[in-house]
Amino acid sequence: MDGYLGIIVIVLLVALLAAGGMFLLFRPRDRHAPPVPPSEAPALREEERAPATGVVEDDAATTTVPPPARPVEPVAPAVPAIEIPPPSAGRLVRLRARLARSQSALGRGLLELLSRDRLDDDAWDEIEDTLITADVGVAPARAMVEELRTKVKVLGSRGHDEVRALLREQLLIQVGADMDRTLHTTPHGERPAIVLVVGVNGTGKTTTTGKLARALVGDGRRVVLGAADTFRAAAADQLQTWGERVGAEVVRKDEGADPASVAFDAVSKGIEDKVDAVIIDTAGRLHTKTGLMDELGKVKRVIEKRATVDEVLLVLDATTGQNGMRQAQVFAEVVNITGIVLTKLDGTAKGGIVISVQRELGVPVKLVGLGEGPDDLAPFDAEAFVDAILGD
Ligand SMILES: Nc1nc2c(ncn2[C@@H]2O[C@H](COP(=O)(O)OP(=O)(O)OP(=O)(O)O)[C@@H](O)[C@H]2O)c(=O)[nH]1
Repeated sequence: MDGYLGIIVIVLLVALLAAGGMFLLFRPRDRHAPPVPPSEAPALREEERAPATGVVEDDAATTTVPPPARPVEPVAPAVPAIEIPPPSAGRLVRLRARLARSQSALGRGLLELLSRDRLDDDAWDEIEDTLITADVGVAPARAMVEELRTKVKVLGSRGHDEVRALLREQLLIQVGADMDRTLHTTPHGERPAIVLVVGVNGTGKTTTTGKLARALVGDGRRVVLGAADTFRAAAADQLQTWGERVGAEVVRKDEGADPASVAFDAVSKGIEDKVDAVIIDTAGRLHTKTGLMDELGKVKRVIEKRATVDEVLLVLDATTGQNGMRQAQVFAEVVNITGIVLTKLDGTAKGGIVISVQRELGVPVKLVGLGEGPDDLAPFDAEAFVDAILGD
């Protein structure tokens, strides 16, 4: 009996142990146990170390998940940087080398002729021809030769220095060292100064208007530009670019618009904004004198309803010589020119045009263009000009 009982107890114990084992094996999962990390987790960490540029490597170990998105910032439209041009003072001295390059042949030729041992009639004729070839004009060339002949007679010696001093003196007389070349660009109280730029297209009129605006801005002035050359849309675009570069407002209208209305609006804008000067570029491509007279006359009359025109600058291309002079005379008959801008003086040896144009038109050269660079416009200075011709 005891034997049977022992066997039953053992069987029961084994059964209990087996049931416990089964329970441990198949019990329900604990909901609070930490989750098993998903198999992708290590790869994601790899991604996090990847460069933010999102460059995807070929290596199979590197997944191609795009870089984390960055907040989108609004893109501001590109605003051109405003330039601060150099002041206008002393520019001709800065540009003297350029002037000397184009004009020194004239000075050298004259100095050589005047230093000859024998100054006979032929030599004086040659001197006169040299002056005429340099566009000095026949009458001024003759006057100069007469003066030089008289002066040479009383000159003790004709060494380089004496001859140079004599020639310098005569050239300064002809160029007009004492002429008033003031550019009237200072405002009248709260009213801006008004500058009208006239001349044949292609002479450098629009370029000069832009360069002048830069020079004035360089001198600390505020400027409004008027694109009254409405014949060519490109002229207004060109002016706009000049204005934008120095922060000057440009008043313009569509191609073919009435130039007088553009001029009027530009002047009104200048008054409203209390700027120092308004510079107006006008059209020059007019076939008849009557047409030119009508248009420029109207522009001027309309401006004068709001302000006074302080300067009428005639732009003349120095390389066109006598032909340019004839065109200049037409403008002079139509409007009251107060100053001449001689452009492209860097491209011609005929600097004598300064003398002839002033004589023909009776107005001073106030500005000279000496290159295509934005700051290659300089106030004219007779002494610097003559010294550039004669060299050191
Ligand atoms: N070398 C040199 N070139 C100049 C000078 N002034 C102007 N130019 C050039 O002359 C060309 C004509 O200039 P513009 O200003 O377009 O002439 P424009 O008279 O206004 O002619 P439109 O624009 O048709 O009205 C341009 O290529 C200028 O860069 C100068 O002093 N020297």
